[in-house]
Amino acid sequence: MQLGFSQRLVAGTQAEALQRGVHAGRSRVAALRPRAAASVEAPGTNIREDAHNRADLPGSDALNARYVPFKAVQEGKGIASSEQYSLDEVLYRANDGGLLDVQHDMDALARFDAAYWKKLFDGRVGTTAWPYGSGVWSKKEWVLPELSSDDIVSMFEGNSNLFWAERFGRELGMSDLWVKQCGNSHTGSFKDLGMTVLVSQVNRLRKIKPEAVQAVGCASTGDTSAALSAYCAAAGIPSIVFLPADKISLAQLVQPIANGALVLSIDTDFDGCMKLIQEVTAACPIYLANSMNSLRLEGQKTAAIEILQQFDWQVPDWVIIPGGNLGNIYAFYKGFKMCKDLGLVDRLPRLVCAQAQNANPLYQAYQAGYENFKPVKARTTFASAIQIGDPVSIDRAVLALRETDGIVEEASEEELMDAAARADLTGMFNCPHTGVALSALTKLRERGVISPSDRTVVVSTAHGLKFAQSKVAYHSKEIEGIVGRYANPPVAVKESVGAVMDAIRTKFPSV
Ligand SMILES: Cc1ncc(COP(=O)(O)O)c(C=O)c1O
Ligand SMILES: N[C@@H](CCOP(=O)(O)O)C(=O)O
Repeated sequence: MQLGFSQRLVAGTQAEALQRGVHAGRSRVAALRPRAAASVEAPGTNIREDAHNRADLPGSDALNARYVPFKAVQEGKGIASSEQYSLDEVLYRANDGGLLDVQHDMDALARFDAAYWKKLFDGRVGTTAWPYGSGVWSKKEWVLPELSSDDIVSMFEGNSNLFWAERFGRELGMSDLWVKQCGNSHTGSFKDLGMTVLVSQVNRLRKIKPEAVQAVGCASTGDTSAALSAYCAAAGIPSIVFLPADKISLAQLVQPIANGALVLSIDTDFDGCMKLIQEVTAACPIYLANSMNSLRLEGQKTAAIEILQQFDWQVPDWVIIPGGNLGNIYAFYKGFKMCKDLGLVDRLPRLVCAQAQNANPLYQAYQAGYENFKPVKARTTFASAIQIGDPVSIDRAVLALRETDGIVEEASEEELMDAAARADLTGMFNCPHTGVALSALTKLRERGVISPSDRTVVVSTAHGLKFAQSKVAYHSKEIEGIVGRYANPPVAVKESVGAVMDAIRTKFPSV
Protein backbone atom coordinates (compact mmCIF):
# COMPACT_ATOMS: atom_id res chain seq x y z
CA MET A 1 0.00 0.00 0.00
CA GLN A 2 1.37 3.43 -1.01
CA LEU A 3 1.30 6.17 1.59
CA GLY A 4 0.15 9.67 0.75
CA PHE A 5 2.48 12.58 1.51
CA SER A 6 0.73 13.54 4.75
CA GLN A 7 0.76 9.93 5.96
CA ARG A 8 4.47 9.64 5.18
CA LEU A 9 5.03 12.81 7.15
CA VAL A 10 3.19 11.31 10.10
CA ALA A 11 5.20 8.08 9.83
CA GLY A 12 8.41 10.09 9.72
CA THR A 13 7.42 12.01 12.82
CA GLN A 14 6.53 8.76 14.53
CA ALA A 15 9.87 7.26 13.56
CA GLU A 16 11.65 10.21 15.06
CA ALA A 17 9.53 9.98 18.20
CA LEU A 18 10.34 6.32 18.47
CA GLN A 19 14.03 6.86 17.88
CA ARG A 20 13.95 9.45 20.63
CA GLY A 21 12.15 6.94 22.84
CA VAL A 22 14.68 4.20 22.15
CA HIS A 23 17.64 6.44 22.68
CA ALA A 24 16.11 8.01 25.71
CA GLY A 25 15.42 4.49 26.96
CA ARG A 26 19.02 3.57 26.33
CA SER A 27 20.47 6.45 28.26
CA ARG A 28 18.00 5.87 31.07
CA VAL A 29 19.10 2.24 31.16
CA ALA A 30 22.72 3.26 31.39
CA ALA A 31 21.90 5.72 34.13
CA LEU A 32 19.96 3.10 36.04
CA ARG A 33 22.53 0.34 35.94
CA PRO A 34 24.24 1.10 39.26
CA ARG A 35 20.86 1.46 40.97
CA ALA A 36 19.62 -1.82 39.43
CA ALA A 37 22.52 -3.57 41.17
CA ALA A 38 21.20 -2.18 44.46
CA SER A 39 17.67 -3.16 43.56
CA VAL A 40 16.65 -3.93 47.15
CA GLU A 41 16.29 -0.21 47.83
CA ALA A 42 15.02 0.63 44.36
CA PRO A 43 12.63 -2.16 43.33
CA GLY A 44 11.53 -2.00 39.71
CA THR A 45 14.35 0.15 38.43
CA ASN A 46 15.45 -2.28 35.75
CA ILE A 47 15.30 -2.46 32.00
CA ARG A 48 12.05 -4.45 32.00
CA GLU A 49 10.33 -1.76 34.06
CA ASP A 50 11.85 0.89 31.88
CA ALA A 51 10.24 -0.79 28.86
CA HIS A 52 6.94 -0.99 30.72
CA ASN A 53 6.96 2.75 31.31
CA ARG A 54 8.06 3.62 27.78
CA ALA A 55 5.25 4.75 25.48
CA ASP A 56 4.51 2.31 22.67
CA LEU A 57 5.16 3.24 19.09
CA PRO A 58 2.32 5.60 18.08
CA GLY A 59 -0.24 3.75 15.99
CA SER A 60 1.12 0.35 16.96
CA ASP A 61 -2.07 -0.57 18.80
CA ALA A 62 -3.55 -1.29 15.37
CA LEU A 63 -0.91 -3.95 14.61
CA ASN A 64 -2.09 -7.51 15.13
CA ALA A 65 -1.52 -11.12 14.09
CA ARG A 66 -3.69 -14.24 14.03
CA TYR A 67 -3.45 -17.96 13.36
CA VAL A 68 -4.95 -18.94 10.02
CA PRO A 69 -4.86 -22.34 8.27
CA PHE A 70 -1.69 -22.77 6.23
CA LYS A 71 -3.98 -23.85 3.41
CA ALA A 72 -5.38 -20.30 3.33
CA VAL A 73 -1.83 -19.02 2.84
CA GLN A 74 -1.32 -21.49 -0.03
CA GLU A 75 -4.54 -20.16 -1.56
CA GLY A 76 -3.29 -16.57 -1.22
CA LYS A 77 -5.97 -15.56 1.34
CA GLY A 78 -3.74 -14.97 4.37
CA ILE A 79 -5.45 -13.01 7.11
CA ALA A 80 -8.58 -12.75 4.97
CA SER A 81 -9.27 -16.42 5.75
CA SER A 82 -12.69 -17.08 7.30
CA GLU A 83 -11.06 -19.50 9.78
CA GLN A 84 -8.78 -17.67 12.21
CA TYR A 85 -7.79 -17.83 15.84
CA SER A 86 -6.26 -15.62 18.48
CA LEU A 87 -2.64 -16.36 19.36
CA ASP A 88 -3.93 -16.86 22.91
CA GLU A 89 -5.58 -20.12 21.80
CA VAL A 90 -3.68 -23.33 22.53
CA LEU A 91 -3.85 -25.08 19.17
CA TYR A 92 -1.48 -26.30 16.51
CA ARG A 93 -3.72 -27.48 13.68
CA ALA A 94 -6.56 -26.06 11.62
CA ASN A 95 -10.07 -27.56 11.36
CA ASP A 96 -9.04 -29.73 8.43
CA GLY A 97 -6.04 -31.12 10.38
CA GLY A 98 -3.55 -29.06 8.34
CA LEU A 99 -0.87 -26.77 9.76
CA LEU A 100 -1.51 -23.24 10.99
CA ASP A 101 0.36 -20.06 10.10
CA VAL A 102 0.77 -16.76 11.93
CA GLN A 103 -0.46 -14.01 9.61
CA HIS A 104 0.03 -10.32 10.27
CA ASP A 105 -2.36 -7.52 9.41
CA MET A 106 -0.29 -6.29 6.48
CA ASP A 107 -2.53 -3.27 5.85
CA ALA A 108 -1.88 -2.07 9.38
CA LEU A 109 1.88 -2.59 8.95
CA ALA A 110 1.80 -0.81 5.59
CA ARG A 111 0.54 2.36 7.27
CA PHE A 112 4.23 2.87 8.04
CA ASP A 113 6.38 3.14 4.94
CA ALA A 114 9.54 1.15 4.11
CA ALA A 115 11.87 3.98 5.14
CA TYR A 116 10.15 4.05 8.51
CA TRP A 117 10.70 0.35 9.18
CA LYS A 118 14.32 0.45 8.03
CA LYS A 119 15.09 3.39 10.27
CA LEU A 120 13.28 1.81 13.19
CA PHE A 121 15.03 -1.56 12.89
CA ASP A 122 18.44 -0.05 12.17
CA GLY A 123 18.09 2.27 15.17
CA ARG A 124 17.61 -0.66 17.53
CA VAL A 125 20.77 -2.61 16.62
CA GLY A 126 23.16 -2.81 19.53
CA THR A 127 20.83 -1.21 22.07
CA THR A 128 20.29 -2.58 25.57
CA ALA A 129 16.75 -1.18 25.75
CA TRP A 130 14.39 -4.02 26.63
CA PRO A 131 13.49 -5.98 24.54
CA TYR A 132 15.09 -4.47 21.43
CA GLY A 133 18.62 -5.67 22.20
CA SER A 134 17.40 -8.99 20.82
CA GLY A 135 17.69 -9.41 17.05
CA VAL A 136 14.24 -10.99 17.18
CA TRP A 137 12.49 -8.41 19.35
CA SER A 138 14.14 -5.51 17.54
CA LYS A 139 11.49 -6.49 14.93
CA LYS A 140 8.75 -6.95 17.55
CA GLU A 141 6.05 -5.21 15.48
CA TRP A 142 6.56 -7.87 12.77
CA VAL A 143 6.82 -10.79 15.22
CA LEU A 144 4.23 -10.60 18.00
CA PRO A 145 2.99 -6.99 17.92
CA GLU A 146 0.43 -7.42 20.68
CA LEU A 147 2.66 -9.16 23.23
CA SER A 148 3.57 -6.99 26.18
CA SER A 149 7.29 -6.41 26.67
CA ASP A 150 6.68 -7.59 30.24
CA ASP A 151 5.98 -11.11 28.99
CA ILE A 152 9.05 -11.45 26.82
CA VAL A 153 11.64 -14.10 27.73
CA SER A 154 14.81 -13.17 25.88
CA MET A 155 18.54 -13.67 26.10
CA PHE A 156 19.15 -11.03 23.44
CA GLU A 157 19.42 -13.68 20.75
CA GLY A 158 19.92 -12.92 17.05
CA ASN A 159 22.13 -10.13 15.68
CA SER A 160 24.44 -12.96 14.54
CA ASN A 161 27.37 -12.10 12.35
CA LEU A 162 27.23 -12.32 8.57
CA PHE A 163 30.78 -12.52 7.29
CA TRP A 164 32.47 -12.42 3.91
CA ALA A 165 34.00 -15.87 3.31
CA GLU A 166 36.65 -14.41 1.08
CA ARG A 167 39.15 -17.26 0.99
CA PHE A 168 36.66 -20.13 0.73
CA GLY A 169 34.77 -18.16 -1.94
CA ARG A 170 37.99 -17.69 -3.91
CA GLU A 171 38.56 -21.46 -3.82
CA LEU A 172 35.14 -21.90 -5.43
CA GLY A 173 35.74 -19.09 -7.92
CA MET A 174 33.30 -16.76 -6.14
CA SER A 175 33.74 -13.12 -5.18
CA ASP A 176 30.65 -12.56 -3.03
CA LEU A 177 30.20 -15.51 -0.67
CA TRP A 178 28.86 -14.90 2.85
CA VAL A 179 28.16 -17.05 5.90
CA LYS A 180 25.36 -16.16 8.33
CA GLN A 181 26.41 -17.53 11.70
CA CYS A 182 23.05 -18.45 13.21
CA GLY A 183 24.82 -21.01 15.42
CA ASN A 184 26.72 -18.25 17.26
CA SER A 185 23.91 -17.99 19.72
CA HIS A 186 23.05 -18.62 23.34
CA THR A 187 22.46 -22.38 22.99
CA GLY A 188 24.58 -22.77 19.86
CA SER A 189 21.92 -23.01 17.16
CA PHE A 190 19.32 -20.94 15.30
CA LYS A 191 16.59 -22.46 17.46
CA ASP A 192 16.99 -19.65 20.01
CA LEU A 193 15.37 -17.28 17.50
CA GLY A 194 12.12 -19.23 17.49
CA MET A 195 12.21 -20.31 21.09
CA THR A 196 12.28 -16.79 22.53
CA VAL A 197 8.97 -16.15 20.75
CA LEU A 198 7.31 -19.40 21.73
CA VAL A 199 8.36 -19.27 25.38
CA SER A 200 7.37 -15.59 25.61
CA GLN A 201 3.86 -16.40 24.39
CA VAL A 202 3.77 -19.34 26.85
CA ASN A 203 4.77 -16.93 29.60
CA ARG A 204 1.71 -14.85 28.73
CA LEU A 205 -0.56 -17.89 28.44
CA ARG A 206 0.47 -19.11 31.88
CA LYS A 207 -0.69 -15.77 33.30
CA ILE A 208 -4.04 -15.67 31.51
CA LYS A 209 -4.79 -19.44 31.44
CA PRO A 210 -2.65 -21.03 34.15
CA GLU A 211 -4.37 -24.40 33.91
CA ALA A 212 -3.84 -24.70 30.14
CA VAL A 213 -0.03 -24.75 30.10
CA GLN A 214 1.65 -26.63 32.93
CA ALA A 215 4.84 -27.46 31.02
CA VAL A 216 6.33 -27.16 27.54
CA GLY A 217 7.58 -30.16 25.56
CA CYS A 218 9.33 -31.02 22.32
CA ALA A 219 10.76 -33.86 20.29
CA SER A 220 14.29 -33.08 19.28
CA THR A 221 17.46 -34.05 17.48
CA GLY A 222 19.32 -31.94 20.05
CA ASP A 223 19.03 -28.26 19.20
CA THR A 224 15.33 -27.57 19.79
CA SER A 225 15.64 -29.31 23.18
CA ALA A 226 18.67 -27.20 24.14
CA ALA A 227 16.87 -23.96 23.25
CA LEU A 228 13.59 -24.97 24.89
CA SER A 229 15.19 -25.98 28.16
CA ALA A 230 17.31 -22.81 28.34
CA TYR A 231 14.43 -20.39 27.70
CA CYS A 232 12.10 -22.30 30.03
CA ALA A 233 14.75 -22.28 32.74
CA ALA A 234 15.17 -18.51 32.29
CA ALA A 235 11.43 -18.05 32.82
CA GLY A 236 10.96 -20.71 35.52
CA ILE A 237 8.69 -22.83 33.30
CA PRO A 238 8.93 -26.67 33.45
CA SER A 239 10.21 -28.30 30.24
CA ILE A 240 10.15 -31.87 28.94
CA VAL A 241 12.27 -33.09 26.02
CA PHE A 242 11.86 -36.31 23.99
CA LEU A 243 15.23 -37.35 22.54
CA PRO A 244 15.99 -40.31 20.28
CA ALA A 245 18.35 -42.48 22.37
CA ASP A 246 21.98 -42.43 21.23
CA LYS A 247 21.27 -40.23 18.20
CA ILE A 248 22.35 -36.80 19.41
CA SER A 249 25.76 -35.40 20.33
CA LEU A 250 27.01 -35.40 23.92
CA ALA A 251 27.18 -31.59 23.94
CA GLN A 252 23.52 -31.41 22.89
CA LEU A 253 22.45 -34.02 25.45
CA VAL A 254 24.04 -32.21 28.36
CA GLN A 255 22.32 -28.90 27.57
CA PRO A 256 18.75 -29.78 28.72
CA ILE A 257 20.21 -31.85 31.57
CA ALA A 258 22.07 -28.79 32.83
CA ASN A 259 19.02 -26.55 32.41
CA GLY A 260 16.85 -28.81 34.56
CA ALA A 261 14.49 -30.20 31.90
CA LEU A 262 12.89 -33.63 32.24
CA VAL A 263 15.00 -35.48 29.66
CA LEU A 264 13.41 -38.62 28.17
CA SER A 265 15.82 -40.68 26.11
CA ILE A 266 13.47 -42.75 23.98
CA ASP A 267 14.25 -45.92 22.11
CA THR A 268 13.21 -44.62 18.69
CA ASP A 269 14.28 -42.05 16.07
CA PHE A 270 13.29 -38.37 15.79
CA ASP A 271 10.19 -39.17 13.72
CA GLY A 272 9.07 -41.57 16.46
CA CYS A 273 9.65 -38.89 19.13
CA MET A 274 7.69 -36.37 17.04
CA LYS A 275 4.66 -38.67 16.86
CA LEU A 276 4.81 -39.28 20.63
CA ILE A 277 5.04 -35.59 21.55
CA GLN A 278 2.03 -34.79 19.36
CA GLU A 279 -0.02 -37.43 21.18
CA VAL A 280 1.14 -36.33 24.61
CA THR A 281 0.56 -32.60 24.00
CA ALA A 282 -2.91 -33.35 22.59
CA ALA A 283 -3.78 -35.28 25.75
CA CYS A 284 -2.46 -33.04 28.56
CA PRO A 285 -1.64 -29.40 29.31
CA ILE A 286 1.87 -29.61 27.89
CA TYR A 287 2.48 -26.98 25.21
CA LEU A 288 4.12 -28.15 21.96
CA ALA A 289 7.39 -26.35 21.18
CA ASN A 290 8.38 -27.90 17.86
CA SER A 291 8.25 -25.81 14.70
CA MET A 292 4.95 -27.44 13.83
CA ASN A 293 3.86 -24.65 16.19
CA SER A 294 3.94 -21.67 13.86
CA LEU A 295 4.93 -19.24 16.64
CA ARG A 296 8.49 -20.58 16.35
CA LEU A 297 8.74 -19.49 12.73
CA GLU A 298 7.89 -15.88 13.60
CA GLY A 299 11.20 -15.69 15.47
CA GLN A 300 13.20 -17.69 12.96
CA LYS A 301 12.07 -15.44 10.06
CA THR A 302 13.95 -12.52 11.62
CA ALA A 303 17.27 -14.09 10.50
CA ALA A 304 16.20 -13.41 6.90
CA ILE A 305 15.24 -9.82 7.70
CA GLU A 306 18.57 -9.43 9.50
CA ILE A 307 20.50 -10.61 6.42
CA LEU A 308 18.82 -7.92 4.30
CA GLN A 309 19.52 -5.34 6.99
CA GLN A 310 23.19 -6.40 7.17
CA PHE A 311 23.45 -5.94 3.39
CA ASP A 312 21.98 -2.45 3.78
CA TRP A 313 18.68 -3.77 2.38
CA GLN A 314 20.24 -5.27 -0.75
CA VAL A 315 18.90 -8.71 -1.72
CA PRO A 316 21.39 -11.59 -2.14
CA ASP A 317 21.00 -13.83 -5.19
CA TRP A 318 21.03 -17.12 -3.26
CA VAL A 319 20.45 -18.28 0.30
CA ILE A 320 21.41 -21.90 1.11
CA ILE A 321 19.82 -23.51 4.18
CA PRO A 322 20.19 -27.05 5.57
CA GLY A 323 16.76 -28.69 5.97
CA GLY A 324 15.37 -31.36 8.32
CA ASN A 325 11.89 -30.83 9.77
CA LEU A 326 11.69 -28.00 7.18
CA GLY A 327 10.35 -25.17 9.33
CA ASN A 328 13.40 -22.98 8.84
CA ILE A 329 13.35 -22.78 5.05
CA TYR A 330 9.75 -21.54 5.28
CA ALA A 331 10.69 -19.11 8.07
CA PHE A 332 13.38 -17.59 5.82
CA TYR A 333 10.88 -17.31 3.00
CA LYS A 334 8.43 -15.55 5.33
CA GLY A 335 11.05 -13.03 6.43
CA PHE A 336 12.11 -12.20 2.88
CA LYS A 337 8.51 -12.08 1.64
CA MET A 338 7.43 -9.70 4.39
CA CYS A 339 10.27 -7.31 3.47
CA LYS A 340 9.19 -7.45 -0.17
CA ASP A 341 5.49 -7.02 0.56
CA LEU A 342 6.17 -3.99 2.75
CA GLY A 343 8.45 -2.43 0.13
CA LEU A 344 11.79 -2.72 2.01
CA VAL A 345 13.22 -4.70 -0.92
CA ASP A 346 12.05 -5.33 -4.46
CA ARG A 347 12.65 -9.05 -4.95
CA LEU A 348 13.20 -12.39 -3.23
CA PRO A 349 16.48 -14.35 -3.23
CA ARG A 350 16.48 -17.87 -4.67
CA LEU A 351 16.42 -20.40 -1.82
CA VAL A 352 18.35 -23.67 -1.79
CA CYS A 353 17.42 -26.36 0.72
CA ALA A 354 20.31 -28.76 1.41
CA GLN A 355 19.62 -32.24 2.76
CA ALA A 356 21.79 -35.14 3.86
CA GLN A 357 21.51 -37.98 1.34
CA ASN A 358 20.72 -40.31 4.25
CA ALA A 359 17.66 -38.25 5.19
CA ASN A 360 16.48 -36.70 1.94
CA PRO A 361 12.68 -36.86 1.59
CA LEU A 362 12.46 -33.30 0.23
CA TYR A 363 15.24 -33.93 -2.28
CA GLN A 364 13.38 -36.99 -3.56
CA ALA A 365 10.14 -34.99 -3.78
CA TYR A 366 11.95 -32.19 -5.67
CA GLN A 367 13.28 -34.72 -8.18
CA ALA A 368 9.69 -35.84 -8.75
CA GLY A 369 8.35 -32.28 -9.25
CA TYR A 370 6.98 -32.31 -5.68
CA GLU A 371 4.32 -34.85 -6.71
CA ASN A 372 3.34 -37.61 -4.27
CA PHE A 373 5.59 -36.75 -1.35
CA LYS A 374 6.66 -39.87 0.55
CA PRO A 375 8.35 -39.87 3.96
CA VAL A 376 11.53 -41.98 4.16
CA LYS A 377 13.19 -43.94 6.95
CA ALA A 378 16.04 -41.58 7.83
CA ARG A 379 19.41 -43.32 8.03
CA THR A 380 22.28 -42.42 10.32
CA THR A 381 24.09 -39.25 9.27
CA PHE A 382 26.82 -37.10 10.78
CA ALA A 383 24.34 -34.27 10.22
CA SER A 384 22.36 -35.84 13.07
CA ALA A 385 20.18 -32.80 13.74
CA ILE A 386 18.61 -33.24 10.28
CA GLN A 387 18.19 -37.01 10.48
CA ILE A 388 14.47 -36.65 9.82
CA GLY A 389 12.45 -38.75 7.37
CA ASP A 390 8.93 -37.38 7.83
CA PRO A 391 9.25 -33.57 8.03
CA VAL A 392 6.29 -31.84 9.61
CA SER A 393 6.67 -28.72 7.46
CA ILE A 394 6.92 -30.39 4.05
CA ASP A 395 4.05 -28.28 2.61
CA ARG A 396 5.57 -25.09 3.98
CA ALA A 397 8.94 -25.94 2.40
CA VAL A 398 7.41 -26.69 -1.00
CA LEU A 399 5.61 -23.33 -0.97
CA ALA A 400 8.84 -21.50 -0.06
CA LEU A 401 10.80 -23.26 -2.81
CA ARG A 402 8.13 -22.82 -5.47
CA GLU A 403 7.77 -19.10 -4.72
CA THR A 404 11.52 -18.46 -4.89
CA ASP A 405 12.40 -20.63 -7.89
CA GLY A 406 14.23 -22.71 -5.33
CA ILE A 407 16.44 -25.76 -5.61
CA VAL A 408 16.96 -28.81 -3.39
CA GLU A 409 20.40 -30.43 -3.20
CA GLU A 410 21.76 -33.37 -1.24
CA ALA A 411 25.15 -34.37 0.17
CA SER A 412 26.59 -37.79 0.91
CA GLU A 413 28.34 -38.39 4.23
CA GLU A 414 31.75 -37.98 2.63
CA GLU A 415 30.69 -34.84 0.76
CA LEU A 416 29.30 -33.12 3.85
CA MET A 417 32.26 -33.96 6.08
CA ASP A 418 34.74 -32.94 3.37
CA ALA A 419 32.90 -29.67 2.69
CA ALA A 420 32.86 -28.75 6.41
CA ALA A 421 36.56 -29.63 6.82
CA ARG A 422 37.61 -27.83 3.63
CA ALA A 423 35.85 -24.65 4.72
CA ASP A 424 37.32 -25.04 8.23
CA LEU A 425 40.74 -24.80 6.62
CA THR A 426 39.82 -21.25 5.61
CA GLY A 427 39.10 -20.27 9.21
CA MET A 428 35.56 -21.51 9.85
CA PHE A 429 34.51 -24.20 12.35
CA ASN A 430 31.49 -25.78 10.77
CA CYS A 431 28.89 -28.19 12.12
CA PRO A 432 28.01 -31.10 9.78
CA HIS A 433 24.68 -29.45 8.82
CA THR A 434 26.54 -26.40 7.59
CA GLY A 435 28.74 -28.96 5.80
CA VAL A 436 25.61 -30.13 3.96
CA ALA A 437 24.90 -26.55 2.87
CA LEU A 438 28.54 -25.97 1.84
CA SER A 439 28.51 -29.17 -0.18
CA ALA A 440 25.32 -28.02 -1.95
CA LEU A 441 27.03 -24.70 -2.67
CA THR A 442 30.09 -26.46 -4.12
CA LYS A 443 27.95 -28.63 -6.40
CA LEU A 444 25.80 -25.74 -7.64
CA ARG A 445 28.91 -23.67 -8.29
CA GLU A 446 30.64 -26.53 -10.14
CA ARG A 447 27.56 -27.01 -12.31
CA GLY A 448 27.52 -23.27 -13.07
CA VAL A 449 24.07 -22.80 -11.51
CA ILE A 450 25.58 -20.27 -9.12
CA SER A 451 27.72 -17.79 -11.05
CA PRO A 452 31.11 -16.39 -9.94
CA SER A 453 29.72 -12.99 -8.95
CA ASP A 454 26.37 -14.11 -7.49
CA ARG A 455 25.95 -12.83 -3.96
CA THR A 456 25.40 -16.05 -2.00
CA VAL A 457 24.65 -16.60 1.69
CA VAL A 458 25.22 -19.96 3.39
CA VAL A 459 23.21 -20.25 6.60
CA SER A 460 25.29 -21.91 9.30
CA THR A 461 22.72 -23.39 11.66
CA ALA A 462 24.72 -24.65 14.64
CA HIS A 463 28.05 -24.11 16.34
CA GLY A 464 30.75 -26.59 15.32
CA LEU A 465 31.71 -27.15 18.95
CA LYS A 466 28.42 -29.02 19.48
CA PHE A 467 29.70 -31.65 17.05
CA ALA A 468 33.31 -31.98 18.15
CA GLN A 469 33.13 -35.80 18.30
CA SER A 470 32.44 -36.22 14.58
CA LYS A 471 35.11 -33.65 13.69
CA VAL A 472 37.67 -35.50 15.81
CA ALA A 473 36.71 -38.77 14.09
CA TYR A 474 37.15 -37.14 10.65
CA HIS A 475 40.57 -35.69 11.44
CA SER A 476 41.68 -38.98 13.00
CA LYS A 477 40.69 -40.71 9.72
CA GLU A 478 38.64 -43.13 11.79
CA ILE A 479 35.49 -43.08 9.70
CA GLU A 480 34.89 -46.18 7.64
CA GLY A 481 34.28 -45.40 3.98
CA ILE A 482 35.53 -41.79 4.28
CA VAL A 483 39.07 -41.00 3.13
CA GLY A 484 39.29 -37.70 4.97
CA ARG A 485 40.78 -35.58 2.16
CA TYR A 486 41.10 -32.55 4.41
CA ALA A 487 42.04 -34.38 7.61
CA ASN A 488 44.73 -32.72 9.70
CA PRO A 489 45.57 -35.19 12.47
CA PRO A 490 47.85 -34.11 15.31
CA VAL A 491 51.45 -35.34 15.05
CA ALA A 492 52.76 -37.28 18.06
CA VAL A 493 56.34 -36.20 18.81
CA LYS A 494 58.96 -37.19 21.40
CA GLU A 495 60.22 -34.53 23.82
CA SER A 496 63.32 -33.49 21.85
CA VAL A 497 64.20 -30.44 19.78
CA GLY A 498 65.37 -32.68 16.93
CA ALA A 499 62.08 -34.58 16.77
CA VAL A 500 60.09 -31.33 16.96
CA MET A 501 62.18 -29.73 14.16
CA ASP A 502 61.77 -32.83 11.99
CA ALA A 503 58.02 -32.67 12.38
CA ILE A 504 57.95 -28.95 11.51
CA ARG A 505 60.20 -29.41 8.43
CA THR A 506 58.12 -32.33 7.19
CA LYS A 507 55.19 -29.95 6.96
CA PHE A 508 57.06 -26.74 6.11
CA PRO A 509 60.29 -27.71 4.26
CA SER A 510 61.42 -24.08 3.89
CA VAL A 511 61.55 -23.41 7.65
C1 LIG B 1 21.71 -27.60 13.32
C2 LIG B 1 20.47 -27.73 12.53
N1 LIG B 1 20.50 -27.41 11.24
C3 LIG B 1 19.42 -27.49 10.47
C4 LIG B 1 18.23 -27.94 10.98
C5 LIG B 1 17.07 -28.01 10.06
O1 LIG B 1 16.06 -27.08 10.37
P1 LIG B 1 14.58 -27.43 10.01
O2 LIG B 1 14.18 -28.60 10.86
O3 LIG B 1 13.80 -26.22 10.35
O4 LIG B 1 14.55 -27.79 8.57
C6 LIG B 1 18.14 -28.32 12.31
C7 LIG B 1 16.91 -28.87 12.92
O5 LIG B 1 16.16 -29.54 12.29
C8 LIG B 1 19.29 -28.19 13.11
O6 LIG B 1 19.24 -28.49 14.40
N1 LIG C 1 16.78 -30.17 14.46
C1 LIG C 1 15.63 -30.10 15.27
C2 LIG C 1 14.55 -31.05 14.87
C3 LIG C 1 13.20 -30.57 15.34
O1 LIG C 1 12.91 -29.43 14.64
P1 LIG C 1 11.82 -28.34 15.03
O2 LIG C 1 12.38 -27.10 14.44
O3 LIG C 1 10.57 -28.79 14.43
O4 LIG C 1 11.72 -28.25 16.51
C4 LIG C 1 16.08 -30.27 16.72
O5 LIG C 1 17.13 -29.78 17.05
O6 LIG C 1 15.38 -30.87 17.50
